[in-house]
Amino acid sequence: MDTTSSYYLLSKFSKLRKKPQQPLTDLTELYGRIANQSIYYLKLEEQKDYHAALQGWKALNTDVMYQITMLEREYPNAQTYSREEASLNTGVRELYHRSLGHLERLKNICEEQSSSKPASKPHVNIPNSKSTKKSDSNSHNGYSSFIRKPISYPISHSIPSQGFSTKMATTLRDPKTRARKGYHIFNNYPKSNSGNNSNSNMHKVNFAPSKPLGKKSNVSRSYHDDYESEEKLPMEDDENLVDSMGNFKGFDDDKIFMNLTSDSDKNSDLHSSNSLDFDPDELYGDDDEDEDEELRKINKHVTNLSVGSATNLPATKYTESSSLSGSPERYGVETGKTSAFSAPVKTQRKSRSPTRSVDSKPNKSTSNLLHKPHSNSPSSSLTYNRPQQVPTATRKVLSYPQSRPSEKKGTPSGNSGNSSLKNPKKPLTKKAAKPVSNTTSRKPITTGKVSNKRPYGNPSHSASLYSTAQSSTSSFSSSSPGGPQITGGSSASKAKIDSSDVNEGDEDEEEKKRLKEALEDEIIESLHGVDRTAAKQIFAEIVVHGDEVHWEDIAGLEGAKASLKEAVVYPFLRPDLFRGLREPIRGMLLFGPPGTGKTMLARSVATESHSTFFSVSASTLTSKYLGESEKLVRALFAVAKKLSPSIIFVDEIDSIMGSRSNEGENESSRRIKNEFLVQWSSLSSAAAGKPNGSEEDDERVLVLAATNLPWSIDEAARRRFVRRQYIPLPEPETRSVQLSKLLSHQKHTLSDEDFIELVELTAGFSGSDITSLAKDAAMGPLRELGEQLLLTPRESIRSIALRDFKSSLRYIKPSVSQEGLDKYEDWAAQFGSSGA
Ligand SMILES: Nc1ncnc2c1ncn2[C@@H]1O[C@H](COP(=O)(O)OP(=O)(O)OP(=O)(O)O)[C@@H](O)[C@H]1O
Repeated sequence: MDTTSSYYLLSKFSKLRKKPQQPLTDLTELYGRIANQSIYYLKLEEQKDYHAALQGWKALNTDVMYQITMLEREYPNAQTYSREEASLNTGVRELYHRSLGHLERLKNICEEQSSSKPASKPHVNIPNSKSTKKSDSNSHNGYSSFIRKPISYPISHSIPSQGFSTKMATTLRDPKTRARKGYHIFNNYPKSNSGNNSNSNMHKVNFAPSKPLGKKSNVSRSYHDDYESEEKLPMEDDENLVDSMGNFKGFDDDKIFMNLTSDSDKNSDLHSSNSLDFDPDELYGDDDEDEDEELRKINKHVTNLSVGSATNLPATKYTESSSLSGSPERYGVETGKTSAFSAPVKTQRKSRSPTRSVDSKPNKSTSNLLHKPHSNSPSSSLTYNRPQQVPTATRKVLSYPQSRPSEKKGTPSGNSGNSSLKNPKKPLTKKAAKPVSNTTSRKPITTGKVSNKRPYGNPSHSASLYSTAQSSTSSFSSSSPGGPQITGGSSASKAKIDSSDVNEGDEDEEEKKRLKEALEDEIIESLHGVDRTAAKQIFAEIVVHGDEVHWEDIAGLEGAKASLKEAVVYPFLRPDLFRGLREPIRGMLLFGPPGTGKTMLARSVATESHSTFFSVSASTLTSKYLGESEKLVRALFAVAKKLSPSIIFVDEIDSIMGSRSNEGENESSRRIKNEFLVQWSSLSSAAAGKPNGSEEDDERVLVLAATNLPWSIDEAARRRFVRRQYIPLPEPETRSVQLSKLLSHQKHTLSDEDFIELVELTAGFSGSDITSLAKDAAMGPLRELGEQLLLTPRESIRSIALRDFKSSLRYIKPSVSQEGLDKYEDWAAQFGSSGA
């Protein structure tokens, strides 16, 4: 590859990678959009227009799920979110989860309606009934609703064809242009429609939302345009316009709404040549190659989702005004976040042309892809089915030969490939990827009918998606060096900037994401009696990906490691040996002073036992909505069982499982605790008395918890922690090992004697104190340089010496007091087992 093209690709790569973190605007916009659309669909429901509302919810869910994915991709570092961003992020997810609930409800209503009116004909004209039928038959094979229930939208009969300009027609007819602009998603239409009748072809593409609705929309006139001329929106600074309920004064909700609902005739304005004469080049300019590329990728992604469009989805401008109608709380939208509805932020960022209304500018990433019809006429939408895409991709990736970390390390290896996965007809078995070939075989699962027990077939794919055990260097690496590495979140940062791999890498990323979502949906679909929304939240917030810790990363603590191996790792790796009386324990507690490596140990257990790791804290389980926390707890255990072997790690368990006698405890935490205890009990198989147990008992889920306050744990919970492992302050040898590990990659002049002296000087330090000390000492040589630091070459900086440690020791002190230690020792003697 010549240097010019390498340079081009490199700069493109860095552009894509180094986008500044500015999620606030996007999150604000997304939040506002979901909120507004939610209100609108709820209104539709109120008006008993269930079908339209259902379509709307479907489209909204698909759109939002996609937007969230894109946001995560664009701003991968969620830890750096500001408070406002983090709360918006949570808000978006909450609204999304609610919308899933609404969707479910509407589905039920519609189903009930259709069953009570069997003779009623569908009001849509489905052009490709064959494919629709096919997708219907797929609806029982366990794919998620996103995959298996493609939304069929009829080809419009109401869009006046004369409204299309020649320019538009040319753009759409030319397959090359379509492909370049990313319109290839519409290739799914039957050939007959794409032939000589250019108008019918155009009917399939509804660009209306992409086009500013402004000029001819009554709604826009009634609200937006009035203010647009002054370049100021009502919510921008005029508080007087908002009443105490958060509603806007001076707007007659019903009138606005009536404008929209009763003016369906006038909506033909929306279909006028102006509104449909949309040329992306005109709007965005033709030179934006990067975004073209982005668009192409986005389309690729969207093609593989079953994209729905809302029959009655309000156009952007309307949604802004619709947010004004009715109190947000009424629809479960938090008023505290109404600022998110405000348009000005959008105005600043998205505006490219001062003459255009930014509000009505399409969101390029989606609006022309998730083509939302603007008309109230149910027929003015399009059909788009691509039900087979995700399953196919799933199978494709699943057929990669597996190489588990255990193979590398010489532990018994499992089946390195699963031919059955290559053939969708063949049963998918979980056994295939077990690290040890088990004498008792698991029941195969056919793709035709999903077993309740293991709907996702091969655990290796779930493991590679969800388990910390699957390292980015091991998963799939044998078959595809630059290829799919499901976990190892930092693969992007690790990747060498090899220009030829850039596009491939990005596509892999998308493929992985899509696969992951598809699998999550499959799993959720197969969980009975579990709240879908809660299960989604578990996947989104609690399942930990990547960031592996291995035994050798932890200095010392040999006793604790041995105990964990016996209690968890071996039983998880050799379930056939650990049955009946030898069944593995379901609860283990790590307790001790802060910073002694409890969390590290838990993570390494998950890595070494190839388990799915669920990291739970009080904050992740607590919801301010009544009953939601219990649903989360139930979903947590259900998903953990499904993805077993699993480790549910609860850090600071005392904050969830505090003593129930505590009078200050509130009702909500009491309910979480009770639900947790109930679910936890359900893990015990009661197989201890049976001769060999059964393979049912192999569903291994361990609750592993850590605490600095073991004495405040509720007694019922304490009983369930069959092992209570004390993790004390590091012994001298452990300190020595840890110090040498920390210095192993640094230039230093410490001799063996120096190490001995240092170990003595750090008596009473915890593991994290030692890490802090070493970090501070490593700064010594740089501190000495003062301002010269900026000019000194790296190799001229002197090595770290004992004196640096000594000077750091002047202000870095042990964090645990002697009295504190005595308390731990006492509790360990009474309830725990020691194991340094
Ligand atoms: N045995 C150890 N080996 C290597 N590093 C250690 C060890 N113990 C502690 N550390 C260091 O201390 C840091 C904190 O460890 P960790 O979070 O596991 O402690 P913890 O016991 O869970 O603390 P807390 O109780 O406060 O949550 C680690 O990131 C690591 O740098």
